[in-house]
Formats: sequence, structure tokens, C-alpha cells
Amino acid sequence: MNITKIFRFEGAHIVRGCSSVRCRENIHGHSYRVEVSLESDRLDNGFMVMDFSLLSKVKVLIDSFDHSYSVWDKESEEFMQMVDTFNKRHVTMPISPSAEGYSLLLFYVIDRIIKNTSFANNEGHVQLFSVKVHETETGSATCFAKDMEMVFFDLNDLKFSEGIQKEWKTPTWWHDLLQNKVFENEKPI
Ligand SMILES: Nc1nc2c(c(=O)[nH]1)N=C([C@H](O)[C@H](O)COP(=O)(O)OP(=O)(O)OP(=O)(O)O)CN2
Repeated sequence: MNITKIFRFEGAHIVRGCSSVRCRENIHGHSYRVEVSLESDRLDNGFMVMDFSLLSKVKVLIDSFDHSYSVWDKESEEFMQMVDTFNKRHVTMPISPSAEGYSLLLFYVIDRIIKNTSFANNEGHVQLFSVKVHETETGSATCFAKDMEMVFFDLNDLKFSEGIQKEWKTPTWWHDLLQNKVFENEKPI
């Protein structure tokens, strides 16, 4: 069975190298909608694949892109310096921030979050099924596990600015993920 949780963020970017001139030459923004789907072979004690509330780290991750500029790490030094100087919230990405790029990157990170989550309510084998990123009402990209073969990066290649990190309620969560620490969930009473 699959479940889906929708997250949103307001983000800005340039997509270098794409066919659309407006898109590749101008900073512009979108109201993104991210659909995170999970699958499992069994239901937990609450007859759920997993409780949506256990996706709190996914919420923090996606909110980190909110009111933020996403900069591809292949941009020129000069451009990256400009972004750093004039934008408190920016994310440096190892992949161009197209809808496809976001879906691949988010799939990679969310997959790690799910794999590092310890479930305590008799959940089955919960795994990430897909991440769909809507850039506009009419355009989206969906990443499945097999699509990760198209790219090569790791968590260390994704960098959140100080302005973003300062707003994290649990400042260590990203470091914990980098260290492969398990996110423990309390057993329901
Ligand atoms: N395959 C992709 N194509 C395009 C992407 C993308 O991420 N993946 N991104 C863009 C631009 O970011 C652009 O701002 C959005 O373009 P588009 O969907 O064409 O948006 P419009 O509002 O102009 O679309 P209409 O439906 O024609 O109003 C471009 N392409």
C-alpha cells in the first residue's frame, strides 16, 4: 500500500542550460508542491503505513528550501559570491534545480531519512516509493528509486546556508543524518 504526504515551499532558481531562455538566464521563483509517497507491506498498530507525523524531518528538509535561493554548485564563483552576500537563505545543490533535479535530490535525502528512522509501532518494511515535484500547476517531475542511477552525489554535496541552519529547531538534525545516526521514535502508550 502507498501513502502520500504533500509539502510546499516557495523557492527561487535559475536553470542553466535548459531550452527556455527566460528560465536559463533569469532568477525566478515557483510555488513548489512536493508529493512524497511511501510504501509498505504491512499496516502498523494504527492501521497506517506509517503515521504522517513521523515525517517531521522531511518537513524540516523541505522547509529549508522555503524562501530560499537554490544555487547549482557549477555556477561561477562570482555568481555564488553574489548569492551568498545578498541572500541569507540559500541552498547549494550538486544538481541543477530543475523540477527533475529537485525530485532526484529530495528522493536521495528523504530515502536516507526514512532508512535512518526507527519505527516503534509495528510498522512493516516502510520505504520511499516516489518524490514528485510540481514546479507549476501544469509541470512536474517524479523520481523513483531506479532514477537514482542517472546521478551521482552524496549528502555532503548539499549545503544549507547559515541563515537556513539558524532557523532549524533541532540544529543537529542534518549533522546527525550525515553521521548516519538513527532518528528514534517513541513507542505509543
Ligand atoms: N522538464 C522541465 N522543463 C522545464 C522546467 C523544468 O524544471 N523541467 N522548468 C522550467 C522553468 O523553471 C519555468 O519557469 C517553468 O516553465 P513552464 O512550465 O513552461 O511554465 P509556464 O508558466 O510558462 O507554463 P505555461 O503552462 O505555458 O503557462 C521550464 N521548463
